[in-house]
Amino acid sequence: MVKVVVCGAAGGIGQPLSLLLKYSDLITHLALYDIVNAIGVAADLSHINTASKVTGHVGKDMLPEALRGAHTVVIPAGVPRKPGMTRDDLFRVNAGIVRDLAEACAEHCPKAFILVISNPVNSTVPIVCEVFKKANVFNPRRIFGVTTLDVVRSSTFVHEIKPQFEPHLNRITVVGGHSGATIVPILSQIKNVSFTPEEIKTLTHRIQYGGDEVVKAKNGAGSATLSMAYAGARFTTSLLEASVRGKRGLVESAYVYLGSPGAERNLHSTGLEYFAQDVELGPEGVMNVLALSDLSAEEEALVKTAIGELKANISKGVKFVTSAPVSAKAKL
Ligand SMILES: NC(=O)C1=CN([C@@H]2O[C@H](COP(=O)(O)OP(=O)(O)OC[C@H]3O[C@@H](n4cnc5c(N)ncnc54)[C@H](O)[C@@H]3O)[C@@H](O)[C@H]2O)C=CC1
Ligand SMILES: O=C([O-])CC(=O)C(=O)O
Repeated sequence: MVKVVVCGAAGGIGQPLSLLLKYSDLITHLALYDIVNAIGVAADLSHINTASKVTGHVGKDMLPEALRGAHTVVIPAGVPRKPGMTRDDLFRVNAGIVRDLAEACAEHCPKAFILVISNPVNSTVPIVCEVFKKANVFNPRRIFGVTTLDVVRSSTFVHEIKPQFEPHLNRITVVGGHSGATIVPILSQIKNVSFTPEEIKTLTHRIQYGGDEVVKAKNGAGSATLSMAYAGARFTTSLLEASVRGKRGLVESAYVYLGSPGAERNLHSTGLEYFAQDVELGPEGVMNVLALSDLSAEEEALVKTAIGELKANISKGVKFVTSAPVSAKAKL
């Protein structure tokens, strides 16, 4: 029995993501949760003749039954950007949404893999981890910020200017975080492709601000949904292949908790507790965080800039949970 729950399943990402997950023969039960419309989306998907059962759950009262027995919970719940906004501008609304969902996960499915899509990922992942720490159920190997879209974009954009680069066969390492300057593509390590300094500059900027391209083109109607659904399904499938089927050698980038600064798993000595890096997936989630080495001087400088911004994003997420007044529920 492999139950995957999508929280925010009726949304722009949630619907196509749920559709793609309905194709997976690794999932036996797809539970769709949202504060609106999830029953209808589930009824619609349930007519597709693939193996999984689909159930819909709407509103807080139905959240426990949606989460109980979950193997994996994917969270694209929350508001998207409009033109002129940064991802950090979403914190005001999305931090509370993600915290509440994390509290429910910590209570009803503490051992599930948690895949956070809701922005700002740089802060929402620390929020989930702090909630799990508070509930004494924290396992850093099982909580991921989904940064796959940055990798997907990187390979598409590189292919556009270097057609010999096969986007389906080659993955590009992207490290740091998931917003603007915190997104650091490691283009120097792409094999058999060379770039001029100008190409590197243009590509790096396009990858860092790829999300803005979509926000601008959608002109007020939200941000990337379809490409994100593809990226989210790819990451979920890799994790299921590794954890359910025991497939070895699967590597994806993800924004993960690295442990206390200086700890053994903090391989790049960024001094940060969270950083997006290539991770090898295994039965327990993060099996290995792959070391970063031989960066170009330009990439080292980009990482340095990313660290400054990430520090602030991480501390904002951590404080949101640790400095919160005791909730009315907890006082009772
Ligand atoms: N990690 C990444 O690479 C990416 C992240 N995103 C982020 O994903 C999030 C969702 O984006 P869209 O799907 O376009 O937004 P959307 O507004 O279309 O959908 C969000 C869904 O979340 C639901 N929701 C709101 N509060 C909820 C709660 N408390 N519990 C459960 N569901 C709740 C809404 O009802 C809605 O159906 C945004 O924060 C966006 O910035 C978007 C693209 C890429
Ligand atoms: O740009 C946004 O707000 C949505 C997002 O995270 C992306 O497309 O990478």
